[in-house]
Amino acid sequence: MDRLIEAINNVQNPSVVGLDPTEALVPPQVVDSFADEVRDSVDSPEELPAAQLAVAYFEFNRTIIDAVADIVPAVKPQIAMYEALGPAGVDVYTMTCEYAAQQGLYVLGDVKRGDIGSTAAAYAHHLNGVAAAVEDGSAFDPWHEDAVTVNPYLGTDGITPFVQAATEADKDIFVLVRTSNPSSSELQMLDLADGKKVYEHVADLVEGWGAETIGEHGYSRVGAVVGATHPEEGRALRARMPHTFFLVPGYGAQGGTAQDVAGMFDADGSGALVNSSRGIIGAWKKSGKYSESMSADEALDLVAESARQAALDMRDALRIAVYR
Ligand SMILES: O=C(O)c1cc(=O)[nH]c(=O)n1[C@@H]1O[C@H](COP(=O)(O)O)[C@@H](O)[C@H]1O
Repeated sequence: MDRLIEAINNVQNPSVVGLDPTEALVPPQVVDSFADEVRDSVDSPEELPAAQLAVAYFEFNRTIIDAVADIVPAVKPQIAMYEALGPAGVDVYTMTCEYAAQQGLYVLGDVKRGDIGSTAAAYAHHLNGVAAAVEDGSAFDPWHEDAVTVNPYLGTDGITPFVQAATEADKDIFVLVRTSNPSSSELQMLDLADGKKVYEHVADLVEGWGAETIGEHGYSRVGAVVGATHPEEGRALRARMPHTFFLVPGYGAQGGTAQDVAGMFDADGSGALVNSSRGIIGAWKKSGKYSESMSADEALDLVAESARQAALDMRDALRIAVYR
């Protein structure tokens, strides 16, 4: 987590831009502008819509990355949005991760994996790459992620392979603890016989899973996902998990505010990274400046300008709430 913390400190901004493109979030003229280019590259006409959207997603992402790379420390591409397009989408996921890393950003791959130990070890290659493929023993890293999100429902043997891979590759994981969604309470708020809630028990496990990997800044490689929509539990978790860095999604589109997340930071204003996806990448739609008559380039300029402004507004709101 040291690299992430240093990246946050460099820009004085504890926020991450979520790269979660959907068809509705990309201006239609941008998608249309790739029709001819893609038509020649697909094997059958049925592949055309997915292939065209995939290319448009990459152009959209690159525009946003270029617009925010100097003001945010990190991006979080959500793999579901790319998998929805099939292999062409997955390619664009990896290209997006690679491009963001080349721009100096910490890349948090939101892949939410979790399985039995042997399968978790295979998923963990997201972090430590494919060592055997390269003769000199160095790993081939096709994913270009600095961290991934992990689901803890399978318990310790589903997590250990990720911690090992993260340690080997000097990377991190973020484990779901108290998620932002409305139904999360169905499981996470249940009472256990010892008086703890389920999410508190998971929190204690996460603090334990990271105990051997604490870095120079006092945080381990094993972070926790804590929703911005749960300010009180987030504040209590901050005290309960002194060595665990938080990824805090749910800001903006899900209703979380800078005030809501303030308690999830430590006394030094560190310890958390707040995500906004739709609030930033969809800001162009709310700008009041979009028109269907714009060219693809004009629409992308608006995407860039609006995303940058939304990221600056989020940064400034967090600075006021957190770095008091
Ligand atoms: O792990 C996550 O990032 C995550 C956990 C959680 O509890 N809630 C949550 O919204 N997320 C992700 O964070 C992003 C939130 O997107 P917006 O609501 O558009 O800002 C999506 O990629 C979600 O999958």
